[in-house]
Amino acid sequence: MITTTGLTKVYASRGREVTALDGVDLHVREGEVFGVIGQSGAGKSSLIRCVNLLERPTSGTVTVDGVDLTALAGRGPRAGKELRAARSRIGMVFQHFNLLSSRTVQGNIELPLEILGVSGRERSRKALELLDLVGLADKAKAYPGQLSGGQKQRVGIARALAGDPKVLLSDEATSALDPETTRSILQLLRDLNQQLGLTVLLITHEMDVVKTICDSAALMKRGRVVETGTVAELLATPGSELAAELFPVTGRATGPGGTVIDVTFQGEAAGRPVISQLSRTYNIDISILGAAMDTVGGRQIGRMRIELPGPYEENVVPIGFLREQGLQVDHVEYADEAEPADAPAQTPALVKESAK
Ligand SMILES: Nc1ncnc2c1ncn2[C@@H]1O[C@H](COP(=O)(O)OP(=O)(O)OP(=O)(O)O)[C@@H](O)[C@H]1O
Repeated sequence: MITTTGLTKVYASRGREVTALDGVDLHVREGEVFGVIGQSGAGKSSLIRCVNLLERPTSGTVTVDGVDLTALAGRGPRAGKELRAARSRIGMVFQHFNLLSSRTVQGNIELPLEILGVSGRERSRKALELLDLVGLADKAKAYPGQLSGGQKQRVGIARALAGDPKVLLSDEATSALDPETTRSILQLLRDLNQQLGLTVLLITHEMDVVKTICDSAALMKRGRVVETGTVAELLATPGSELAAELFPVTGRATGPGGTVIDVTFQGEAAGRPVISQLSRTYNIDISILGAAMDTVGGRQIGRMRIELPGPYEENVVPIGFLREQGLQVDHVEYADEAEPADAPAQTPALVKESAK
């Protein structure tokens, strides 16, 4: 639904150039909620603004629903009209809502329809229908100043949906909201995604947002996408930074000489008694150092850090057994193998099995 290829954005600022996007390739599938996460300055805002051509990319292409927006942008006045039409099919939700304080809630939602030349009667019908959809049917005549932050964002979402978009872009939509309101807005976005088949591309600096509603995610650093995939793929990628942050598991080795592994259970594998099977099959004692179950992107996931007796080389067969059960296994090596209890719990290096 959304594809960017080699997307680059260079700003000229006070005589020097700032590369905000450095060749971003993004692929967002139809009907998914895709989260782009990164620290301040990573280029998230530039990316989302380039996707709907609020900002013109320096180079690269942006295709939304089969239309190459970058090609439309470059071609004279007629193309300008086409670009506006294509843009009206992309809804945008902002961190600070961007509502007009002088207009009622209904008037705010009708604004994009006015610009599209929709008749008064139809505008009103559509606005009231959208207000109902976002749970604010009784606020049509209220002014933004009379609403809570969460209600304002619901109005912002209703307005974004006025042009019947297939794509919704969300620029830190919940960053200005408290945790409970954040949850309700994320739930609304998830409901709209499912009810309307809406594709959602959101940017955020909060891992919880990704964890709560995203099917797929990308991690941005210094203008580049450094990791991307579905949540399931990321969790199955050894050493994935996103996976470790989405689903941290901690726990220290009981002493030197053992093998510490992180085992990730997803889907059907989450329900099987694999650890007791492992223990019985190989007659080994297993220490559970840490464990957590959670729902990530709507999927039940479990992660467990366990210790097997003896060095890694002696545990190749039991580890192979776990992998045969469809489990993800990451070998955890501590910075100082001789004194694992002193190693920081959060920062053991995960060793890719392929490198072994
Ligand atoms: N209009 C601009 N002119 C010059 N430099 C800019 C402009 N907009 C962004 N930048 C620079 O581009 C880089 C990426 O900024 P961007 O706002 O896209 O990052 P971000 O990940 O969204 O950060 P934040 O979460 O703080 O908004 C930063 O170094 C920023 O200073």
